[in-house]
Amino acid sequence: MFEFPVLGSAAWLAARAKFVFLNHDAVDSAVETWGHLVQKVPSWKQPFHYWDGTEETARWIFVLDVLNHCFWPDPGDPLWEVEMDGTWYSGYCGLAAALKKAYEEGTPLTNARYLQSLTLKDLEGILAGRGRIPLLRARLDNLREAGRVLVEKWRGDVMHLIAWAQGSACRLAARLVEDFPSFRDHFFVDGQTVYFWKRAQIFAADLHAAFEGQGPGRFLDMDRLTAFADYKLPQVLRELEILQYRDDLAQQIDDQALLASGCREEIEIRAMTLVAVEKLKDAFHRRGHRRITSVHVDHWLWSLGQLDLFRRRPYHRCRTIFY
Ligand SMILES: Nc1nc2c(c(CN[C@H]3C=C[C@H](O)[C@@H]3O)cn2[C@@H]2O[C@H](COP(=O)(O)O)[C@@H](O)[C@H]2O)c(=O)[nH]1
Repeated sequence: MFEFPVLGSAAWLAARAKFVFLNHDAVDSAVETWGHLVQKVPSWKQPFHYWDGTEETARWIFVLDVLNHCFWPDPGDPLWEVEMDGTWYSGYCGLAAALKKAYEEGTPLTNARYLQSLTLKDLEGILAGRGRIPLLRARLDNLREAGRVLVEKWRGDVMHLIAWAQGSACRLAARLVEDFPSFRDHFFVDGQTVYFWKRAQIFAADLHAAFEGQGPGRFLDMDRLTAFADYKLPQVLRELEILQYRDDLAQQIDDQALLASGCREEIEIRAMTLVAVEKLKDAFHRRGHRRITSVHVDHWLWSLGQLDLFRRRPYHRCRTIFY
């Protein structure tokens, strides 16, 4: 069995957390109150997702997940938004809409050689909208890196990497981290490595959702993936009173103060998020929903996070290319 280090490392840190606490009593009531909204498979069929049923969609999803991070503006700056067919989209949906529009207008996003030599001007055009997407320079570097590595190691086509994974989402995620530096979402704390691999794991989950478990989305170990440690899940888990922050951290977050990427507080928030999802999954299983996976719980929480009720207090702010 392929060793997947994410959850074990998160549990190790959670057991010695100083800034973040898990309130076990709130887990069951969260499932009781909101569990009915959990879906088996998140539908890919949204207006902002590209879908043509072919391998091109898999290549498009790879570009999406190279860029799938950190959409919120600096205080005082306007939210980055993209218009498509008369609707304005922000955040993740804005990114997907921008990439769908560009691809359908003929920008060869799925061509690794194009990505390798992408210019800042090209990317500004692709991501044009209201406001500016943060970390534009880093996004350019990550796309160029992705193109270069695909050309050097995978004959210019991410489909060869997907085939190499032989139906294992864990192997796919681990190889993405090995080959593509921008996916190396792990941190050293007290001499140990704590892994999250959020964009690497969400790539497998997005393929699985888009292709409904078939073809490029056919993975036999989806139940071994963890949740995706982003900034929305902790926000929802805090409103559900499952995650609790030490007072000084809570104040920083409520003041929208920036946390340094890789600081102890940030790593504890992300690690406790993964552990909390496992506790929620166990609660679903205790209620007889035995097929619920961490990815299902993740999507359930992320969807709750789109409701105003779960946006009462801000999510933690960390400028990062990882989530
Ligand atoms: N944990 C988790 N994090 C997720 C997603 C998704 C979208 N997944 C969809 C794709 C296929 C399925 O249909 C899923 O519904 C984006 N993100 C993260 O959220 C943040 C963006 O938030 P906002 O600024 O409000 O758009 C940012 O860190 C982004 O990386 C998820 O599913 N789980």
